[in-house]
This record gives sequence, structure tokens and C-alpha cells, in this order.
Amino acid sequence: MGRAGGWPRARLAMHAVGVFGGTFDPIHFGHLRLAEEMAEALGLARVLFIPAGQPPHRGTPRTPATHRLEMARRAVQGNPRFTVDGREVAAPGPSYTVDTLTSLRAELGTEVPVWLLLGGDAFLSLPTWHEWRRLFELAHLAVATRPNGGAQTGEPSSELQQEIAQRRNHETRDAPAGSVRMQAMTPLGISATAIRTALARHESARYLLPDAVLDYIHEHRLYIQP
Ligand SMILES: Nc1ncnc2c1ncn2[C@@H]1O[C@H](COP(=O)(O)OP(=O)(O)OP(=O)(O)O)[C@@H](O)[C@H]1O
Ligand SMILES: O=C(O)c1ccc[n+]([C@@H]2O[C@H](COP(=O)([O-])O)[C@@H](O)[C@H]2O)c1
Repeated sequence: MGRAGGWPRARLAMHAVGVFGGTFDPIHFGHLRLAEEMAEALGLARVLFIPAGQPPHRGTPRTPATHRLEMARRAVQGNPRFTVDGREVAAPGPSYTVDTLTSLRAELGTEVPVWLLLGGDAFLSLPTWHEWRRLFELAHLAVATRPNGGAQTGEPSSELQQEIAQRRNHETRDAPAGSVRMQAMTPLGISATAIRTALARHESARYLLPDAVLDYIHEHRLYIQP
């Protein structure tokens, strides 16, 4: 068992909560596998999947938020550690992560360790996020990376590099927030864009996402051009 500061990791993270935001248009196995591997590595008691109502850094998704929310719900069904949280879909305006974490903190209290889960591409854009430095007051950050370095999609900006250098692996006993962890995950070259493209061309997207999500897509004729 991993130890930090002399305490077994499972003890450290007993009630830790993972927060995983995304456009999820649609949710796929890359998302689910990231959450599963993070939950295991960080000893998370639960992971909240939070579909963005209005993703701040991209145009309004063509798929209404209610469908993206429902697909996420179907995807996590049967996993007692995973739940879907609809607060960003319910809130007006851009879905800023700092606002989401602030509202979660109001519910969870200041003591519970919270881990914001991010893919490598989302992490690289962090310095462009709304009040990004405040995120470290509210949560730890866990970034999914390719094992053994892998092919990098870019380098962190110098301000992000400085922040990582200070915070990397600085988890102290039971700390609720403030550190950064790079976590190697099984590389899965799945993207929502590729799934939308395949479906629009009437090609198969099977085995890229759960059958329950694919059934929902077909039921509601999402992504499929008439
Ligand atoms: N295959 C994958 N492996 C690891 N992380 C992923 C993968 N796909 C998405 N992510 C991460 O999941 C989070 C939410 O991603 P998002 O909902 O934008 O999915 P996407 O597949 O990247 O979508 P799109 O193709 O529409 O940009 C982001 O942090 C992103 O980096
Ligand atoms: O808070 C921000 O400014 C911010 C800027 C860009 C992205 N995010 C969040 O990052 C997550 C992944 O975004 P996306 O666009 O890659 O799906 C999603 O939860 C977004 O709300 C948040």
C-alpha cells in the first residue's frame, strides 16, 4: 500500500471525492476508464461526473444538455462509486469549474479531500480558465497522463509549470486541496468528436462507448444526419 507522511493511502483518502467535468457529447469509455483508474489510484470513495451546461471554452454543443446528462446517467449505471451531478446543467451561464467546486465545497465542508480529475489536454489549457489559481484552494488536481511519457500533445506554459513544481506530490496528511498529481492511465484513443463523426456517417461506434448510451443515441436520433 502506498504511504505518504507515514499514513497508509487508503486512510488518507477515506472519503475523498473525485470531480470529473466534461461536455460529454457523448460520454465514452475514455471518460469512464479515466474515472475508474483515478478512483483506484487515489482511493476515491466516489466520483461525480458533472456534464457542463455551457462549456466555457467551446461553442454551445449541438446536443442539448438534458440529453448529455441522461447519457452520463446511463453510462454510470451499475457502478456504485460513480454518480452524475446535474448542477452545471441546471445553472445559467458558462459552467466555470471554480463555481462548481465552490458550490460543492459548501455541501461537503472544508475537510473532505476533493480531487478534480482532468485529461492532459484540459490540464494544458488550465491557465486560460476562469480564476484558475483558486481551483487549488478548492481541490487537488489529478491529471491523466500517458504511461512512460507517451506522445505529448504540448508543453505546459511557464506559469503552469511553476504551479506544478510547487504543488506536485505535495499531498499532506488528509489535506483537502492544493496538490497536483500526474497519474498515468491506459491510453485510449477515443474522442467524442470521432464518435459524432462516425455516427453522422452511419458508421459503427460500438465498443467506443457503453451500449446503454449508444441505444439512447439511436432512440433519440442524436448525431445522425437525416
Ligand atoms: N480518451 C480519453 N482519455 C483520457 N482523457 C480523456 C479522453 N477523452 C476525453 N478525456 C478527458 O475528459 C474530459 C472531458 O472531455 P470531453 O467531454 O471534452 O471529451 P472529448 O472526447 O475530449 O470531446 P470532444 O472530442 O468533443 O472534444 C477532459 O478532461 C478530457 O481531457
Ligand atoms: O472554468 C473554466 O473556465 C473552464 C474552462 C474550460 C473548461 N472547463 C471545464 O473543463 C471540463 C472539460 O471541458 P471540455 O470543454 O474539454 O469538455 C468541463 O467540465 C469544463 O466546464 C472549465
